[in-house]
Amino acid sequence: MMKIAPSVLTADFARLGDEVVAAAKAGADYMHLDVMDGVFVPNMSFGQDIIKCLRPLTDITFDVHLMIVEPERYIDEYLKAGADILTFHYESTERHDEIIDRIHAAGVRAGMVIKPKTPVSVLERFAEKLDLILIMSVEPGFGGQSFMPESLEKLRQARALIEKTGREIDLEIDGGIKSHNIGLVAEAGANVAVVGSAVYNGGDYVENIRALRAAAGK
Ligand SMILES: O=C(CO)[C@H](O)[C@H](O)COP(=O)(O)O
Repeated sequence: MMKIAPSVLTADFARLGDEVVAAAKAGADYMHLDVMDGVFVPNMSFGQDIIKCLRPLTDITFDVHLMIVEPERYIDEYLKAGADILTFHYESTERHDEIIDRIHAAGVRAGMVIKPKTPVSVLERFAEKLDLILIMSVEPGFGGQSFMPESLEKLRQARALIEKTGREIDLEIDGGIKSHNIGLVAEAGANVAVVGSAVYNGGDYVENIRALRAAAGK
């Protein structure tokens, strides 16, 4: 069953709490919270204090995606703020093992994400310890971009890597996911789809999520 993780990046930030609760009530599996620092990516969003305020509003799994430099400086803040899954970029640090271990020591699931130009092979050394692998299918920074079709081969490679470990690791895809391509990413091995515009940009959230699941075909 494909999990749907709405990205709040395209939600109405003036009503952020309501938007998160609405997506959770509409049947979302995870809430994807995009943290951007204006340095690792050319955009800024929000930080740990906003996540801390959102946390009491819903029990939904908070899937926090850090797009920040030196995540090792801030992960304790995000763990305290209520992340259930904390994902950092392979490209953003040299201290991968230490970060994964610190996330696990807090009882939180650890994820690693790669940008479109980073090969899946960099994940091989960490797969045994990861709970989630995130493949970016757009350059990180902005919602509303077009899906990069070369991500499908990366999903297939990442799925093969996950199978080799014999462990249950979420394989998440993020960027440009809509009803017309969610079936393709499901076929290529993704089991979690991050969806911004196709959930939040118009229409009814229940219907948007239902349509995405139906189009995923599993
Ligand atoms: O991480 C992101 C961008 O860095 C967003 O989560 C992603 O782009 C989702 O938005 P959309 O579905 O509109 O592409």
